[in-house]
Amino acid sequence: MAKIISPSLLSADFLRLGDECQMLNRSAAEWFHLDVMDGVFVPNISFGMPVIGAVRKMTNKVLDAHLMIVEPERYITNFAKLGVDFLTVHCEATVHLHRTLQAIKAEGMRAGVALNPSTSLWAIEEVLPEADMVLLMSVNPGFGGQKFIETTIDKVKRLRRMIDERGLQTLIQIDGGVNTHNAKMLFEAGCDVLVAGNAVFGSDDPVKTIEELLK
Ligand SMILES: O=C(CO)[C@H](O)[C@H](O)COP(=O)(O)O
Ligand SMILES: [Co+2]
Repeated sequence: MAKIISPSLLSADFLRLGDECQMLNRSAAEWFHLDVMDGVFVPNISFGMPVIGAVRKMTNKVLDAHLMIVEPERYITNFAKLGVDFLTVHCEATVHLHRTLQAIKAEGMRAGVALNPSTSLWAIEEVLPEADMVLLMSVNPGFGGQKFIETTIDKVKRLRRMIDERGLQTLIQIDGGVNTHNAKMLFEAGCDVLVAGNAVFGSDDPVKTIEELLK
């Protein structure tokens, strides 16, 4: 199992985005989490292609884009051209999920599927072999800095069993309300990748916080 931190740039200081990227480059974080919101799938609008293109120029680390947009299949080629490595779509946002995951991989990216807190794991059972990663939302998507929904821990354990029983290599990512108090327990429950926004960028020493999240 992997042990990766993917800081969410949603909580970064956008006026100092270049400095924030350089800070992450110096840190133990292996991935950059990029939250794209359209104001339709979620009640918030964040950033899109120009910002991701600028971030790509600032780092060689893995770009992990989390699309909170309806019909994400319309933009797969755009994100591939920007140099995104992992492209994650919500299962609630696309009608033909299997086709969408295949299209992401056909563009040379790794394919992720995300589930809202209210969505059962059965929603992705049939596409699990197609997914390089499953993102479990541990807050309702749309905003950083929310409280972790505790029932997600059991969901992580059940997903870990589903993946292991089938002999798959699918990564489990958890996103929302992750902090230095729950990180260890989340890795132990079976997560491979922890997203952390507010916990990293809201701390006095983000580089040290990332190290603490990995302990
Ligand atoms: O997808 C997201 C919100 O929809 C963010 O990635 C998530 O909220 C991370 O922020 P925080 O760690 O502050 O909860
Ligand atoms: Co996210």
